[in-house]
Amino acid sequence: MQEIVKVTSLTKHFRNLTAVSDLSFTVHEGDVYGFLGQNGAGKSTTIRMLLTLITPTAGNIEMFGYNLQHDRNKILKQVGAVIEKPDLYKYLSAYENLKLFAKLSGIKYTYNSLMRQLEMVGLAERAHDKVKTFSQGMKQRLGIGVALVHDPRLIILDEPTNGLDPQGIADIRNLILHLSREMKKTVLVSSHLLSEIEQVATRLLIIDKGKKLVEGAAADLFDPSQLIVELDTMDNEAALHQLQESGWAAALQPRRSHTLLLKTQKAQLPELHRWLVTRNIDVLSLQPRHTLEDFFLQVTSGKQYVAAFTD
Ligand SMILES: Nc1ncnc2c1ncn2[C@@H]1O[C@H](COP(=O)(O)OP(=O)(O)OP(=O)(O)O)[C@@H](O)[C@H]1O
Repeated sequence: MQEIVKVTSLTKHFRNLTAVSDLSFTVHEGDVYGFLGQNGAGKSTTIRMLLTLITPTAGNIEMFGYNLQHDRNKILKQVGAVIEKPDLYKYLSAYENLKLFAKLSGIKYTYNSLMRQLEMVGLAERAHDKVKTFSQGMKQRLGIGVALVHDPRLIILDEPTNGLDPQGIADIRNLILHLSREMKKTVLVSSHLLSEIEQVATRLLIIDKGKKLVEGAAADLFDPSQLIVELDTMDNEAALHQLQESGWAAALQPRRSHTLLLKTQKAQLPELHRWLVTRNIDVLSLQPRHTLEDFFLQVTSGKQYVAAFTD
């Protein structure tokens, strides 16, 4: 499978601040590549470097097999991007916006071809309404339509669901799936909320303070047979001691009022229940958790606890 983006040891300093640090990752053709990190983690800075809006301090970027420094134009004509809020003319209609951008990119278009694009982003019925009457979600979808006007192979979306309501978020999610499955586009999408891209991403990269924490196939990162159990007892310190003595992979989660966390297999849950009863441990709550959201929270905010589980 062709490497669409290959980033090697990318670093960006802003005066004293290192926004991106020695970051390497690869996006393959056909990926919906989820780029995750909390606010300020360095996602936008990385995306801006991919789009040549800012210059890296160090490192190398290749896209479609070309070097970004030497073959900028060959690369960028195969890329469509929406970063921050899309640049749209609010006194023009959706159709007129699309037509304007089609003209600017010098591509051939017809009324029907532009209407098909609007149909794809769910705006055909509002094609001739002025953008100023659109909801945030509709503007975002039109922005994506504009980014697609030159039929790029790679679409880059920086936090596309920011500020959208649940329906708007679902629309963007469906659009990303459509771009990937039906249109065979490669998509790189950033977010600070894993829940918003866990349903679409085939691969994930999680960064924190500009550094890579994890990269891998979504299916591997989340093994459904593994569980994290949140346990609250009358005396968590004492329970932790007993659990660890008996060989359970347990730790105290520092950030959540010292709840106990256990890493275990789903099949071991009944045994855990029995064990707690036989030890007379008074359980206040026991909650199995295993969403990628939990995983994301672990790696971005609870490093102490992740370290505690390292085999
Ligand atoms: N032009 C700039 N000058 C100085 N510092 C900057 C600049 N752009 C970004 N930064 C800093 O770099 C760090 C990474 O910012 P970046 O915008 O890449 O994060 P992010 O992961 O995209 O988060 P967000 O979703 O909040 O934008 C932050 O600490 C930010 O303040």
